[in-house]
Amino acid sequence: MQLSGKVALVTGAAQGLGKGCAEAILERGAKVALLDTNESAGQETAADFALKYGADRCTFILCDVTAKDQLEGAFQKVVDHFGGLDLVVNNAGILNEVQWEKCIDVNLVSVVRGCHLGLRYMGKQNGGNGGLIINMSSVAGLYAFPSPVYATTKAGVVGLTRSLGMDYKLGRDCVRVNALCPSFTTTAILADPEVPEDQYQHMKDMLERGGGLMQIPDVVKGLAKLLDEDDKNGAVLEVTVQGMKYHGDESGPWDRESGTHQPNLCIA
Ligand SMILES: NC(=O)C1=CN([C@@H]2O[C@H](COP(=O)(O)OP(=O)(O)OC[C@H]3O[C@@H](n4cnc5c(N)ncnc54)[C@H](O)[C@@H]3O)[C@@H](O)[C@H]2O)C=CC1
Ligand SMILES: CCCCCC(=O)/C=C/C=C\C/C=C\C/C=C\CCCC(=O)O
Repeated sequence: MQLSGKVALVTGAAQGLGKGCAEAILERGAKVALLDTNESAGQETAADFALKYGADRCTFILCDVTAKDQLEGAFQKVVDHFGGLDLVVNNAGILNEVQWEKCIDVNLVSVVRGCHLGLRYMGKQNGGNGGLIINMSSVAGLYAFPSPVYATTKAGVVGLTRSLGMDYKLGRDCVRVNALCPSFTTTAILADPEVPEDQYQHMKDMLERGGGLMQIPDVVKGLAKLLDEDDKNGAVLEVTVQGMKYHGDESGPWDRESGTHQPNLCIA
């Protein structure tokens, strides 16, 4: 996707992976709205980006993605402020197995809503110009992970992305939907997870066996791949220290006999 002059909305963009993604999008010439509940970090990030990329290219919007009115209001603010919308990165997420309902609300319910809003504002059948949605899932959405509710939310994001990416949706709306699945990356989410000690020890063991931690720029390379590859729709990209790979190339039962694979129709 050519991003010069385009408009992006990134949730959970005050810090961590959301901030890294937002900066990569700014570097490619787009304008970016940063949504987050962390007002001080969000304002600081926006001020930093304004200095580097121009005050007219970045804005912070205080928004709790789990509050329906706030998320809907934020999408409208972005369109009012920048005059359109071309790219949505549904990134905000938490790991909290104690407050597990909240974990589902932030990581899955809000991503569903963010996709619906992306389709509403960018979908051609609604008067938009088409666009791209990138959902932040996790390797935990692809393989067993010792925090089951977190893993469920991330697997849900994978299913949502694949299904929204089906041809019929793209044909109507010209909005492609893809997902990024990183492994452990150095951000604040690792610092103090609300998980029982045995789950934490299991994670540390997985981290060691998997080759260790990634850094934010490693994950941003995955985002860049999804931004560059205009033929991808409903795609799920794993990003780990071992490299990147797409998931989901297996045919479903409906295509198995013919050996054909439903091609993605990419016209966005
Ligand atoms: N760091 C890691 O190892 C991995 C992280 N992820 C995912 O990446 C995404 C970003 O996480 P990180 O940058 O690692 O963590 P982080 O904790 O540094 O950043 C998360 C951001 O989301 C914001 N946020 C949380 N709840 C929110 C809400 N209700 N409304 C709006 N903003 C909210 C936080 O204020 C924070 O700025 C999450 O979806 C996470 O699940 C996926 C795979 C690996
Ligand atoms: C294998 C799946 C990886 C997916 C990771 C993910 O999506 C989110 C993880 C969030 C929190 C995990 C918490 C702790 C991890 C364990 C150890 C971290 C050690 C950090 C360090 O600096 O050594």
